[in-house]
Amino acid sequence: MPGELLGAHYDQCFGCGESQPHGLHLAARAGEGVSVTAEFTVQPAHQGAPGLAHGGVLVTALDETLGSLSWMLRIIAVTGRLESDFLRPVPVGSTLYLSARCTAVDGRKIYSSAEGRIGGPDGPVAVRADALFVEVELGHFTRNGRPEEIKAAMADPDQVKVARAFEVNP
Ligand SMILES: CCCCCCCC/C=C\CCCCCCCC(=O)SCCNC(=O)CCNC(=O)[C@H](O)C(C)(C)COP(=O)(O)OP(=O)(O)OC[C@H]1O[C@@H](n2cnc3c(N)ncnc32)[C@H](O)[C@@H]1OP(=O)(O)O
Repeated sequence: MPGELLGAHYDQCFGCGESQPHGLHLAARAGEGVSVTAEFTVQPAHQGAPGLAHGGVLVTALDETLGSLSWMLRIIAVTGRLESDFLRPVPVGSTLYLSARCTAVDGRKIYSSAEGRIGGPDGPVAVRADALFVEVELGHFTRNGRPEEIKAAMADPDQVKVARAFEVNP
């Protein structure tokens, strides 16, 4: 339902994982249709230039927000292409109000766009991105991931629950 928290897809994820001490701890919420929102407050550890957010960190926040659209589509997808625009500097301490929406689906290809506003959800756009995500099967991770983490994830009932949630056939 719109406003509902989507939850992390993996607790060690740099973008959304609750147990990842170095992560951005993004918590995405369902929006209307196939869209999501999230907030991210820039910390001193996220600086590039003095007092300003590193562009790569901002792209990570966009990538993660776009990635969480997969929950809404009930598929597993990874980023294939991500094109970003940096329109305004984002100071440390400011909150980025992120929103992402799916614009088209063509077979395994999912097209989506996202933006991050500062000063409030209706503030000026500071960053934006267009993405192509590609749907994959769970085997993408079990074949390519490091055995240690795969084994730990498969032994974790919460992670198995997450994996099953993506396998629901709408
Ligand atoms: C119990 C344990 C289980 C644990 C798991 C728990 C659940 C986890 C849930 C959710 C995880 C989500 C994680 C989100 C994190 C945030 C998002 C990220 O940062 S993801 C990381 C960065 N991305 C990558 O690492 C991708 C690396 N790339 C690849 O693996 C491949 O290149 C891949 C999968 C993207 C495509 O490879 P192909 O062999 O499967 O498919 P092909 O045929 O090449 O592409 C399919 C279609 O897409 C187009 N395409 C692919 N890449 C493109 C690109 N860069 N530009 C334009 N088109 C592209 C192709 O032209 C093709 O199109 P045509 O069907 O022919 O029309």
